[in-house]
Amino acid sequence: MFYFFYDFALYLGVFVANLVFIAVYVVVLLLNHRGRYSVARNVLLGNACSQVFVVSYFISAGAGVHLFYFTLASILVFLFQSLHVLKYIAIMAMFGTLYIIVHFLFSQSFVAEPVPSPWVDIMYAGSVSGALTLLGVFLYLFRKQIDQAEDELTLNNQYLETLSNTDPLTGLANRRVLDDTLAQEWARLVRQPGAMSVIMCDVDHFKLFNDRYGHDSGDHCLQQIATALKGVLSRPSDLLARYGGEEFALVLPGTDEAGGRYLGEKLREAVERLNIPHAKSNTAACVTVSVGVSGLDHVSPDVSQHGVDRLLKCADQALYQAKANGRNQVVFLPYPSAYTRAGQ
Ligand SMILES: Nc1nc2c(ncn2[C@@H]2O[C@H](COP(=O)(O)OP(=O)(O)OP(=O)(O)O)[C@@H](O)[C@H]2O)c(=O)[nH]1
Repeated sequence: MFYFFYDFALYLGVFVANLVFIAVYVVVLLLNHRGRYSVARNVLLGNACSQVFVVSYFISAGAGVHLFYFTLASILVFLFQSLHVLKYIAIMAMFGTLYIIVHFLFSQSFVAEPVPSPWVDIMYAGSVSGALTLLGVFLYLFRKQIDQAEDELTLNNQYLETLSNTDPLTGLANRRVLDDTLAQEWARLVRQPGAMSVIMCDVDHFKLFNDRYGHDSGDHCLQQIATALKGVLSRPSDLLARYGGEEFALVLPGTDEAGGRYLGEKLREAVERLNIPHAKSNTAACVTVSVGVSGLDHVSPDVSQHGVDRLLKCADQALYQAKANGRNQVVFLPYPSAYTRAGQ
């Protein structure tokens, strides 16, 4: 605008040069629009570098146009994020060198179309503001990109963690989580003595169910049972996991023997209430589960050294007895009395 109103004939050179550079920016936009991103960014950088150089040649470094080299450095960070550190340093050094060359080469007395004071000072102020604003915008966009990448990474990690902890068929926790939870709860109880129960739950005659109704119906049946078992639990600290094929396990911190028995019966009833027909079962007309419960009211120091595996084994033995006794029932076996406070 200055060239146009001040003395258009005098500044024709810089005016035409700027027009050419603007035309190249339009080409950059077109290339970008056509998906030729790499060519577009190279042309953009080349054009911007040349424009700063040529404009400074016409109107002198006093106008501060070469300050835009610093802005170009920030654009470079934004556009070439996977640049090797040595290349990156080399290109930064190139911008620094260009700045120094322009600064010392194009003084007021050596340029083609010098701008008089105070206009050259006004232009300098404009260049400082423009360069700083653009620098800020690009650094902000870069920061935003990093934040976005971090958010995506966190989401992906959460997704992977959920995936590795979840049984895909039922959506329940898997055996890995069960083992970890058992170990954690046991360690906590050793520090802060209290009660704990473990329940094992196995679907009766499930092989016959699969044979009679097909594998898909078997899968659906397991999903329904998982939902029913989940519905019985109300404490956030309770954990229900799929232990194996048609076997489920529960860890119930803070639940004593009586509580374990009570919950075991609730679980059995919940599955029976589903009333899923099982024509091949000689236990009942519908799908049922056998339940083994074990627990202890107090984890004393002498108990703690025997570990939580013993508790799981006890619940498994109780389940075995429930099967042997005719299925569709709950059997309780206490943690071996010699190790509990009651047995001391
Ligand atoms: N549909 C389906 N079946 C499964 C899955 N996991 C295990 N099974 C089946 O569950 C059956 C378990 O059979 P068994 O261990 O003999 O036990 P059962 O037939 O339930 O007999 P009892 O436990 O003695 O009452 C096998 O046929 C497995 O193939 C699963 O994810 N989906």
